[in-house]
Amino acid sequence: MTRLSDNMEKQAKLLSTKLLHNHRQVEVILNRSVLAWKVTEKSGKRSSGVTEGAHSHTVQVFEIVAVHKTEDDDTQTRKHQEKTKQHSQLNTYAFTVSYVRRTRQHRWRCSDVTFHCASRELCEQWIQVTNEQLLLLTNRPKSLLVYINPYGGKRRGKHIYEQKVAPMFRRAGISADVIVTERANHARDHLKTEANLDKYDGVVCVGGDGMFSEILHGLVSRTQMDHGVDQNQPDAELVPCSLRIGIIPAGSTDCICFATVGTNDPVTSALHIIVGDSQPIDVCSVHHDDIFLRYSVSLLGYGFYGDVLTDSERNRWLGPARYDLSGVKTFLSHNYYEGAVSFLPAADDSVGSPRDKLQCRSGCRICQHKSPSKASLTSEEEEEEEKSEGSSGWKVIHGKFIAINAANMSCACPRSPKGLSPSAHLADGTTDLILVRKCSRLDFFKHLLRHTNKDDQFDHSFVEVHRVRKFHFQPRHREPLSLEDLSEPLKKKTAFRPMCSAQTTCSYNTAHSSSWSCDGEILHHSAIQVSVQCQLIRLFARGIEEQQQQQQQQCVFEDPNTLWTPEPSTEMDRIFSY
Ligand SMILES: Nc1ncnc2c1ncn2[C@@H]1O[C@H](COP(=O)(O)OP(=O)(O)OP(=O)(O)O)[C@@H](O)[C@H]1O
Ligand SMILES: CCCCCCCCCCCCC/C=C/[C@@H](O)[C@H](CO)NC(=O)CCCCC
Ligand SMILES: [Ca+2]
Repeated sequence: MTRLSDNMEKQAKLLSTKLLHNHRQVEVILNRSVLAWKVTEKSGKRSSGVTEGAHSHTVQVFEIVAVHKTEDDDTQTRKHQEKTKQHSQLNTYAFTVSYVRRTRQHRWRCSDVTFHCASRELCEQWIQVTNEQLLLLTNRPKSLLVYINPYGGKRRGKHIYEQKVAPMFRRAGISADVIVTERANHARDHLKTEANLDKYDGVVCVGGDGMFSEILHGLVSRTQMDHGVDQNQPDAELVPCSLRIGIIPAGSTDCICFATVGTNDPVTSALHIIVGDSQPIDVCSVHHDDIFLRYSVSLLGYGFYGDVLTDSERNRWLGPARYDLSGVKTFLSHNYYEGAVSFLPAADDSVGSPRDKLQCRSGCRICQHKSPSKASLTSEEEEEEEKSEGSSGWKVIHGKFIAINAANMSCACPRSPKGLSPSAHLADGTTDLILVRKCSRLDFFKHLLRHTNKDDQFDHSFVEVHRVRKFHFQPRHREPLSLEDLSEPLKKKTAFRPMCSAQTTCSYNTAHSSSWSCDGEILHHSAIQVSVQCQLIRLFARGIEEQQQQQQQQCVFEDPNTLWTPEPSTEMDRIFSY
């Protein structure tokens, strides 16, 4: 017996009525978990009255967007009234349920189904009881703070929000305060110091990965300030953010949206926000000595990706195509960089390995066993952590590298559908450290090409990959320091320090050092210390759904009690027979 069957037997029907839908009589039932309907009327064309499966439908209550009275001037209703004269007493009272429908490639759409009732009272009862069930879904946001970058990607952020997203929020009864940004870092600064966050259930950004990064920095910094945590301490235990973040993709790469939802489609993202999905995400904190530099959730890339980003900034006017041009230029220049990478491998076996081909998907078992707080690690995990830190489980690799990449999530995006590290996890407290050593141009090309097809990009003698909790990078050549580039605390620190010391080589040669790309922002230091903060934030997402999950209407990440895979025909039998 499936878990759904168990659920169904425990759950009484809240409503069960014969109504009209698409000129046919249907039996409609609502219980705490599903709204279901099936045709009960004999059709002239069919020999048997009821066809199981093909004519029955189930919608999970937690995927209902809204229910409302169907307006009298609704075209569908009028057409329906003209056609179904034999049911004239049923025509005037109708209600429409809007719900999530899955389409191709992880895209969701909002579909409507309209039912016609015999009386006003029955119609109102359906609307009221369905709304009561929706009100029980306390994970749904009611009030959102929305930031729109009008210049991100192809500059369509405002249009996308107004045309596609705002009407859906209105339909779902969500109120939104909208701020169209007027400058870079407007959203970050507003969140950090001004916004009254008590008013909201979530923050939404309309833009690309750069805009998401602003929201991330604003919200994480604000949370640490509110709790008196010093972000400059690399070992500080950061406080997880209570507000979830929604991403309406309208940027150039949209990697974070793509890797957490499976598509960069604004309507799909809006629906994940409306149904109140929740996906915890690891955040890497990046420090230079004891100075906080930035947070990263997707890619920290030195060498190849750092150089692509640096070059692409000069061609912002080209829009998303700037990455293609800079990608080709950087590939042709074929630079490599010397340095030492030290890292703390993830010690416990429960995190798997970057080459185990176990992809992080909705309800991922590896991520579900982790938690944002160290306090809730199991005693074995705690022992492992202490052992590895205490006995200095750190490893050091010196070498010449074309690229050093830390993928905290798969980094899947339209350019690379499986991403830089296809098996990286969204919320396991680790990042996949990929070292690409100096090799021929042809070999590097083969490696890059494998990001676009099914072949294993790690299966090269010059590539190694490690799942780590922390890592440091020290370039062989000392990096130049320009005081203009530095933050205030760092200027003070640097002012008392010799620019050249006996141990370091001060000769600056552009060919000797690259920059880090940190989620698409350039860092001004090559020597960095990185630490993964497990599940520091949560997104309005549920991870990428498996094909099977998509077909069978799977459940949310947060509630393991609803993690079941229904068997469609059995499910319908039980719903209607109970
Ligand atoms: N009003 C504004 N004017 C100028 N820049 C802005 C404004 N609002 C936000 N920004 C900045 O624009 C940058 C790019 O934004 P966004 O990520 O939305 O688009 P993008 O084209 O995808 O860029 P990226 O490739 O960096 O992700 C962000 O770093 C953000 O700080
Ligand atoms: C032979 C052809 C081979 C082509 C190989 C393509 C491989 C593409 C991998 C793309 C990985 C993107 C990782 C995402 C990084 C984001 O945090 C960041 C911010 O948006 N984007 C970039 O830095 C922009 C980075 C753009 C890189 C091109
Ligand atoms: Ca991770």
